[in-house]
Amino acid sequence: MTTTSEPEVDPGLDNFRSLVALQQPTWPDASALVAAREQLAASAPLVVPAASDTLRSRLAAASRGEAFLLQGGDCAETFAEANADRIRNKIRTILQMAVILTHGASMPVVKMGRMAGQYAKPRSSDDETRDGVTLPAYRGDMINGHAFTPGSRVPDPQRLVDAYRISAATWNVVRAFTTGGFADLRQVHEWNRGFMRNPAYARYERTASEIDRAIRFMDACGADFDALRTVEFFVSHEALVLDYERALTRFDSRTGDPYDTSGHFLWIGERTRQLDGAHVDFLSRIANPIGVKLGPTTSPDDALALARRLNPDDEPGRLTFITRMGAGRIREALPPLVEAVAREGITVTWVTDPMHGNTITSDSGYKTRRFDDVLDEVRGFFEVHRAAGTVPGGLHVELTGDDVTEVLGGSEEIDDAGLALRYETLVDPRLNHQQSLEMAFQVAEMLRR
Ligand SMILES: O=C[C@H](O)[C@H](O)COP(=O)(O)O
Ligand SMILES: C=C(OP(=O)(O)O)C(=O)O
Repeated sequence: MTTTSEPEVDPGLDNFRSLVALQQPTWPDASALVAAREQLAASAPLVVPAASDTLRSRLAAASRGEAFLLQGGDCAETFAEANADRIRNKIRTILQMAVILTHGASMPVVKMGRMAGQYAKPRSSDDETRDGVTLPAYRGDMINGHAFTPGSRVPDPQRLVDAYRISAATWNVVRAFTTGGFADLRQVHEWNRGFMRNPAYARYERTASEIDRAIRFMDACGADFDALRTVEFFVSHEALVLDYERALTRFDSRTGDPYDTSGHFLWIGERTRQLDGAHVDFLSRIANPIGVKLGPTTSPDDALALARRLNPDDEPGRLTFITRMGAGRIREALPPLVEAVAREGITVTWVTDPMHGNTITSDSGYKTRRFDDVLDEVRGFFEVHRAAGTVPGGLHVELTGDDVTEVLGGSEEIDDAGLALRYETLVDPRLNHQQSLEMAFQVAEMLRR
């Protein structure tokens, strides 16, 4: 359990305040921010340290090739969509993908949502201009509103408290879905049969029928399917708004160590991973398993310095490197990082994010990605690790369980005109339900190889 009592040695949790913190909102009302921080600091933890420790051991297994991480969810969760239907669809998609990947990998799949806290976004520009009007950019529901009006775009600290409250409600629904009959393996398998209507099904029929046979085999052997009704599920988000993360940090009564209880796993984004910056400092001081996004400009020295700073004891499962190079660059950009980390004998869990390096603008002006590029980056990730003799430990994707049309291609052959049909994301394009399943089948084939 957690306690709010301070340990004897100051762990320096507020040290980040004297450092440069990029991508922070400019809150117009300092006293409202203090009030929101106080309210959060007095709130119950969202997750408990023991569960973050369990996740650390699962990620350690993934670093050794004994498990595979599937981390997925919205680019930006929104308050308006934190309802049971949307959450259920997302959970269902992740569970479906996990069954396909488990079969491909023949090892446990660690399931983790970009959920219950993914409410803040780093942006390329501080402003947005439409029809000659310039307003502050939308930075996620934790900070300001998406509506393009001056009032909505003003950062409001009360949103930090709302984000906590809605994250708690989301986590509650996630737990209900992952521990009740909803996660029953037989049911998930039935859903995957629904994929038979997908035009690309023929390509995946062999895998699907192998899973079918495996389940019938388990059934015939008397497997206790009731014991498989509950799945272990973790939640994660980018630790971007440091006032939020700091206010939800608690000391573990077992050890006195500080844990950020806003999620089991927190990551530092590509734009905020400066070694001397506030984000790296804060995350170096919490005991959760953590990740860092690494883009194509990362040098081997950057990667080594981050690993030494964030995981000085080289604890397995503590540090995940989530690479997001772009399909065109991964085969050149990733090998030097992987080789340097391996040469130094440093333990990290390597995960691919094939989304963020593959963003393009379509001819009609949509921010989108090509499904083929996304898959090609995953393929490149496996090729690089296999060539280096290192372990491809997981997949990080932006997805939704709904039938949106945000990513080009896939078996439904979404084209530029098709994007307009149901383009709903507020920031980056997500794989839809069918594209997510198709990706899982393809990654299962890569894992099997
Ligand atoms: O999700 C990632 C970033 O927040 C996003 O790609 C930034 O988008 P922008 O370039 O539209 O600001
Ligand atoms: C902003 C994100 O990614 P990156 O830091 O890799 O750009 C994200 O994952 O939402």
